[in-house]
Amino acid sequence: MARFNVPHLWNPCLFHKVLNINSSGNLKTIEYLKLRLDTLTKKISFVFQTSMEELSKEGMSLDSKLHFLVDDGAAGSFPQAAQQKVDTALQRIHLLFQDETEAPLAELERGLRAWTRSHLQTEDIAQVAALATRAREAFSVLVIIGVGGSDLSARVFHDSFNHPYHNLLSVEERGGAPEVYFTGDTFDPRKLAGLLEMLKARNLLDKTLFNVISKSGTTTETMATLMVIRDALDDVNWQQQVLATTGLTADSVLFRMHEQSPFYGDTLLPVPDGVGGRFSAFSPVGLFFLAMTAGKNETPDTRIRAAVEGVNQAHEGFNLAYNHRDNIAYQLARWIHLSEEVVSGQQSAVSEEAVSGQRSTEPRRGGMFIGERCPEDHSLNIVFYNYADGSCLGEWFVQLYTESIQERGGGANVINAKGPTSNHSILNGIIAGPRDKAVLFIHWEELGSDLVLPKETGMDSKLTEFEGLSMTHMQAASYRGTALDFSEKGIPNATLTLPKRDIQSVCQLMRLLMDTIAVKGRLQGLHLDNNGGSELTYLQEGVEGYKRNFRSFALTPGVDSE
Ligand SMILES: O=P(O)(O)OC[C@H]1O[C@](O)(CO)[C@@H](O)[C@@H]1O
Repeated sequence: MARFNVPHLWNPCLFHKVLNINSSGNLKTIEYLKLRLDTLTKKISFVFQTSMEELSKEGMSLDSKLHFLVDDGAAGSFPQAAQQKVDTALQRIHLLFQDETEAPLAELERGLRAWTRSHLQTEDIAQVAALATRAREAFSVLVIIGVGGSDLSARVFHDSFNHPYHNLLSVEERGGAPEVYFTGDTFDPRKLAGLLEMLKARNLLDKTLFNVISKSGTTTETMATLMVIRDALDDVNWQQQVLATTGLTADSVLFRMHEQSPFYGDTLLPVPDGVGGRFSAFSPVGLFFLAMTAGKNETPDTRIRAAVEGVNQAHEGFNLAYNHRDNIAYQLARWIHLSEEVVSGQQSAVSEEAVSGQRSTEPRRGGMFIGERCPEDHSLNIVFYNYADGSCLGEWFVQLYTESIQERGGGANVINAKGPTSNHSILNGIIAGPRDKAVLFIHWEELGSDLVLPKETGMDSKLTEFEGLSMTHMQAASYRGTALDFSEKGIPNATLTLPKRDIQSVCQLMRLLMDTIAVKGRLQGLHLDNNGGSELTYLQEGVEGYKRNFRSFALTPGVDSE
């Protein structure tokens, strides 16, 4: 049974229309009205309980769009001059991205933007589907070895689409999918030792496929793990249990190993040229995992098609006019950029006043403008508040944002929060701590199969009030209550609302967030003054120092005892 959420009453965009309030208007009123209507909606939602089949028979469907709604009433509307400046920049940026639509792939590869075409690489996609279909027959367990962009998208897919207790189900219940484990993101031996011990004890080691993923093919956490696994396999044919996904260049150790003695299926899956790790979800990096773990009533093909469809939707949205309401990437980048403006402006004004002991008569300073850097300003913290349980999406976004946008001493920090879990930890700091945060809620209208709080429990009346309500409804109420509280307390917040937690919506969201990063990077001028080098958005030079120091410490005897 699907719960029909009465989209007309719940859909914030329609509320906008109905009440004819423009986007800079005060949305508190709307939130209050929405809350009042909650009770009504609860009742109606039960009246409308029906099956998906019935819905489609009647030609009715849920509003399947991804929406973006900003509540900027609390922060005060953004300064007009700043808005105009950002809009002019967005218009220019849009023209640059539009030019790219006709460009040959090689040009996108050079600009490290080939990820925008991952969903169109039919050869890669066919190779992934064929290999996954074969490997599902041959192996009972899949272990992903990788870190950062090389494992986070698979972790998101696992959390979002596979059964929460996937590994405990029988192979039939999993629809033929293998058990799944992740490793290679740390030197901490505990979990890797435990994994190998468990696979050996259950006689599964020989039936395990290890998908080692590394674009560079040199990342030490990943490669050290592979060395330990090679040793555990203890077989001359160990490479037939390893599938490598890597850049097709001799710089990659994995590429060189494959040249000498081929990995599983005589195949090397590519991390394609011009696709950085954190942008690789829809290349073979993420798609192979998605296909391998296709569950009941799914196949590798149907899963990949759903992902491609979602990415395509985002891709089309990105090509709309920059100020079109369905071009969410531009709106989101605009909101983040203007929120930085408000936070850095407020903070610097406060500190100037504190130093002089007098109220400043100077107009408040602007924060980061296009291509400028204000190192003394406090920067914004974006709280990525995902209202879905157990999803790695926040971790994925943290890497995507901070490796791309925190450059030249600027760029917002991202805090990963989970609703409602973080309501009982991080939330207090958002309300009562420094006013340096803007909250981006990810709200899901349908979470999947639902549970209803039982009736006639005979429990305390504080609890019986909730009897008969669904958990999805409670989750939505928690999100709405939190968002309203933030608005009332002046915490800037915005919401991305997804119709469903399914492959299409999640992949659409992920691609939309990648596009947001692309726009935000250009708003910060990360494509300018690079001395002919690549756009900083797609580099992460910051991590190189760690790697160098790690190597010399690791190779220095006795360092542990110093
Ligand atoms: O895929 P690789 O080359 O192993 O890199 C893993 C991760 O390490 C980084 O290069 C640095 O953190 C990330 O950008 C990347 O996703």
